[in-house]
Amino acid sequence: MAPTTTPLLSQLAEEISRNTLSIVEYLESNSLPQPSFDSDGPSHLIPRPDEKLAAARHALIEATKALHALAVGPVETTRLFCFNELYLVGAMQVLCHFNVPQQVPLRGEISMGEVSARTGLSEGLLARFLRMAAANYYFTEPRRGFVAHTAWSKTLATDEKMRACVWFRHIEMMPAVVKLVEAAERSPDSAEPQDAAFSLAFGDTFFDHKEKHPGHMIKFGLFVDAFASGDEADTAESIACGYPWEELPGGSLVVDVGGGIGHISAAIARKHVHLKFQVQDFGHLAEESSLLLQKQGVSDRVRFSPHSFFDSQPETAKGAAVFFLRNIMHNWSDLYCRRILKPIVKAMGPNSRIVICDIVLPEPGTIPKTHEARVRALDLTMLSMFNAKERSHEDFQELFTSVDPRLRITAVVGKPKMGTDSLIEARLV
Ligand SMILES: C[S@@+](CC[C@H](N)C(=O)[O-])C[C@H]1O[C@@H](n2cnc3c(N)ncnc32)[C@H](O)[C@@H]1O
Repeated sequence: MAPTTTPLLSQLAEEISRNTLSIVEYLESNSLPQPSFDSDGPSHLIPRPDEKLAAARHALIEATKALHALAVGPVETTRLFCFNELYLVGAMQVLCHFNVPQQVPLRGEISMGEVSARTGLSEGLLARFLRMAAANYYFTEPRRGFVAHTAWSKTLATDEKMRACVWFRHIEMMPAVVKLVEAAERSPDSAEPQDAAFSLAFGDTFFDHKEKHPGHMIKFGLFVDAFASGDEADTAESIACGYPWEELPGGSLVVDVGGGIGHISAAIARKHVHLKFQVQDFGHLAEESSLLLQKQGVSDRVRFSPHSFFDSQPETAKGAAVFFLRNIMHNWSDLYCRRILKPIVKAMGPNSRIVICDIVLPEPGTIPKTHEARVRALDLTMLSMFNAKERSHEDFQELFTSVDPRLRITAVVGKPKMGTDSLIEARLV
């Protein structure tokens, strides 16, 4: 008799049922609210889940994604490819542009006519965009012609960072994604940011475009903040705890290369009071950096130093214990990464190390699909924006070897201490 195997659909349904039960029981036993679409529903399924619960939630997401794909089927999936998502992005962009989320009361309902009058968006269009959003859990129409919040749309009403996420996908990335074919035809494998899809769409490289549109830079900053503080967070806190900073001798200098206004250095400095920091970035960030460092009470140990990372390291940074680069390498092709790393290697002393905070790409197909989709999307974001990329362990080692054959990866800190990003330590050995 042929062996009986449980159909995949049933296996997935069983997995969904088992993990759902664990989560429901946890919420009940901790008197936490059960998830709901209501406007007063919780904004996160489980606030700060422990490792076991996080695993149950991930398994649930993974199994529901697979079950959904099987239920829709191959032809139907392709026939309706991104049909919903495309117009959802459009609808959300219009609704956010006209400040619709902020006009809907956090509790109760309001007529669409009233929202139209307050926002200047025609009532007919408002209704069409709202109904598209409502079909995707953003807003609800409790009775015809009236609108109320769900827990989903409420995030847009109460948090400008959430609105910046909608703005970034639509205004910045959509035009760039449309140019990917042209970029692949015109200059495949180009290492130059000016050949990237973003530059083709906007006529300027990403950072040049930002400099000319300060308003976009502010929204981009809000988006980055929101993106970096999700469930897979690589917060300043996780970086401050993830690396053995405490093992560095007292008075050691950490150079935060391309460190922005120094928020990561400040977080590490607060936790590790025996360390000093030099934050290097463009001079126009000096004032904002000084305000932040004072506010955080670390300005005696964290100094901002205007410096381009393509230039030789200043004398004050030579022999530093750590050259730290967070989310720098993934913005640049190997050609430019070599130009960034060479002056650092020249400035390293016998005990110096480089610590990079970036994604380490997994081997294809070795992690759950939802995680893999996220890191592949990040990789393609880097391609679209800069002609840059995320790198695997092997890619990092090859890059280091091409800069100096002595530069070896000596440690990698990944999950569970870190989220999507890892800390990659390299030394001259
Ligand atoms: C993605 S942000 C990362 C900032 C910071 N490391 C963090 O993790 O928040 C990239 C940073 O590189 C800086 N940058 C770009 N080109 C640079 C250059 N040539 N020299 C120094 N910094 C540069 C930008 O100003 C920006 O602060």
